[in-house]
Amino acid sequence: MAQFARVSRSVGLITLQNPPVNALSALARQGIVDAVKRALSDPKVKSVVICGQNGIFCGGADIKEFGTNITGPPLVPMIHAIEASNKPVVAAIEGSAFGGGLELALGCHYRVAHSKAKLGLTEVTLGLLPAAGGTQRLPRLIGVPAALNLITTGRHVTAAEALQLGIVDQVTDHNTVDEAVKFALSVAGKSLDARRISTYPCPCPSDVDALFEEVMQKVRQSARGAIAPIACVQAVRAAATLPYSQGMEREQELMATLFTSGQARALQYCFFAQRAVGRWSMPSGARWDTSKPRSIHKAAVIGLGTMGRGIAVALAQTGLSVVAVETQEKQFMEAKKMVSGMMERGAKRHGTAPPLDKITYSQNIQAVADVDLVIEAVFEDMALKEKVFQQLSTICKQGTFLCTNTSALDVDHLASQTRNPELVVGMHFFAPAHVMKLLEVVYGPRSSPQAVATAMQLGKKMGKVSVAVGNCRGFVGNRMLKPYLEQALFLLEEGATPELVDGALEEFGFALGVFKMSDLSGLDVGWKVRKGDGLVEPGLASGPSARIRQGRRYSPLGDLLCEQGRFGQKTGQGWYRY
Ligand SMILES: CC/C=C/CC(=O)SCCNC(=O)CCNC(=O)[C@H](O)C(C)(C)COP(=O)(O)OP(=O)(O)OC[C@H]1O[C@@H](n2cnc3c(N)ncnc32)[C@H](O)[C@@H]1OP(=O)(O)O
Repeated sequence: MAQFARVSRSVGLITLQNPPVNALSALARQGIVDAVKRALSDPKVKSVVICGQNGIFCGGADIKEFGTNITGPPLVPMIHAIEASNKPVVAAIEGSAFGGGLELALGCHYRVAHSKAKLGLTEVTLGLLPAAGGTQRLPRLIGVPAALNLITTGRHVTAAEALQLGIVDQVTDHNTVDEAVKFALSVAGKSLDARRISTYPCPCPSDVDALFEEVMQKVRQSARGAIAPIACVQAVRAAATLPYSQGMEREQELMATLFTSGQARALQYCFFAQRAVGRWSMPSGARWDTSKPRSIHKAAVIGLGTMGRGIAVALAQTGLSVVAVETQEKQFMEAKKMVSGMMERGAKRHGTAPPLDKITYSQNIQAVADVDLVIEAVFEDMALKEKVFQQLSTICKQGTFLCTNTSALDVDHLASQTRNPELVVGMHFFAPAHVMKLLEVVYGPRSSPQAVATAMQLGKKMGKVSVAVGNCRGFVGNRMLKPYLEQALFLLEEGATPELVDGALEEFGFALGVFKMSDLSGLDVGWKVRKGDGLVEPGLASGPSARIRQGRRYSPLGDLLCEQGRFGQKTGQGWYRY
């Protein structure tokens, strides 16, 4: 799992070979240990390069091993042995160096990265902390504030940022391994005293207590119930206040608590589940690996309400040309302003230019004639959507995919309104559509595998986790949401307030409480669905008998709000006042 070769006469080249991401499995670790021993004992080898095969350095520890009886050499002594080596070791970083992969690179004496490489201590996203010395070495290398930022968020940094922070020594546009070999030749025989990060003092601000108190408060606020980010801060604090060996002990202690936690298990389940949904299939036998998507360059959004605006922003941020159509004058003017504002705020956060020129606005549906894909996001009303699909079917060029953002209506019925039902699928986003990562791709019996593959690929390009689901009322997401919303309403009837319920959910870890989320999505959408289901009847809005409908407990509170025109944020009032 790690190959050894001598190149350029005196450089020992160790290549990690564990596809697809060169994860540090037991066999890979054993391979590295053996190859390092070989390099160090070969008198012809004066310096060493460690790289990964197939353009990726290392995706970190093998997550599949977690929760099993882990065998093979442990990571920490393996990395220590590399750092302690008396021959210079250079990491050649292509593709990704994440988690244990970056910790391995930090144990090397030098790091050369390709300009397109991404680096990160991503463990926190799996409910863990960088426990192969990452919490002790990174602050010693780049300082406490920058290390805290990277370790508590798990964010990926580009090679350019890594160079600026001091994580890597050189960035190249050329062949990374060749450059690293040249680098290794140039440092052979040089003293390594100043290159072992574990021996560095940790650069510390004068008031360590105040710094960590402030950071801990911030992390508690943003991490919302997650234990790993807190443990990350505690581990970095150990780096700042204790000698390296004691810091390592603290790192191991904290990791031991996280490693078996329910949060870590859940986040790791989530990691694999998000990848598993990419391997979709349909009852017809069509599959992700046999269905070819078509490239989408220009897309349209019909209807610029809450959802349509978010979808337009998400498409433009992906780099697509977008035609945004809204026929109602007032909504059109308002939407243009809102969409620009959303893009400007997003660009400011990412330090980029807002892609304002990617969107053209129109009040005429004819403007979508030449697009490759349309996402309909008009109000949740079947008659209205039928009309839009009939129009789209005649206006759009041959082969345009017609997608609906409906959250509950029959996608197959909408397909039947068009000349080419095989081009119709649901693309159901969740509010706010430019932020939320979940996307349901809804196929009906007539949707073509290519339409599904194209929507799935477009979703991935937009940074979404796309899930292919069958066509049924509420699909999967809203079927899961229904009992959650119901129970929240019952809590109100039993004496809680919306603030209390939302507060408990947010404390638990939800980004938004259920009532804030409902106000954001718009209360009228659910009202319309409940009316369609025969649950909302005039004269039934109050009194005890009103609380049993269709044989089940029912709360009419949401209906009462809607009767007063309180549809949520968009009307200035919903569960809350805005
Ligand atoms: C002692 C404990 C120490 C822990 C320290 C750690 O190192 S924890 C692990 C830290 N590593 C990460 O967080 C990286 C996770 N991986 C990724 O972010 C991405 O996979 C990638 C490396 C950026 C590659 O992305 P890409 O989009 O190219 O591919 P996929 O994400 O689809 O992955 C391809 C398959 O590889 C599997 N896989 C990825 N990383 C790991 C891993 N670290 N261990 C095991 N398997 C991994 C992934 O599951 C995919 O396979 P599927 O069969 O499709 O699931």
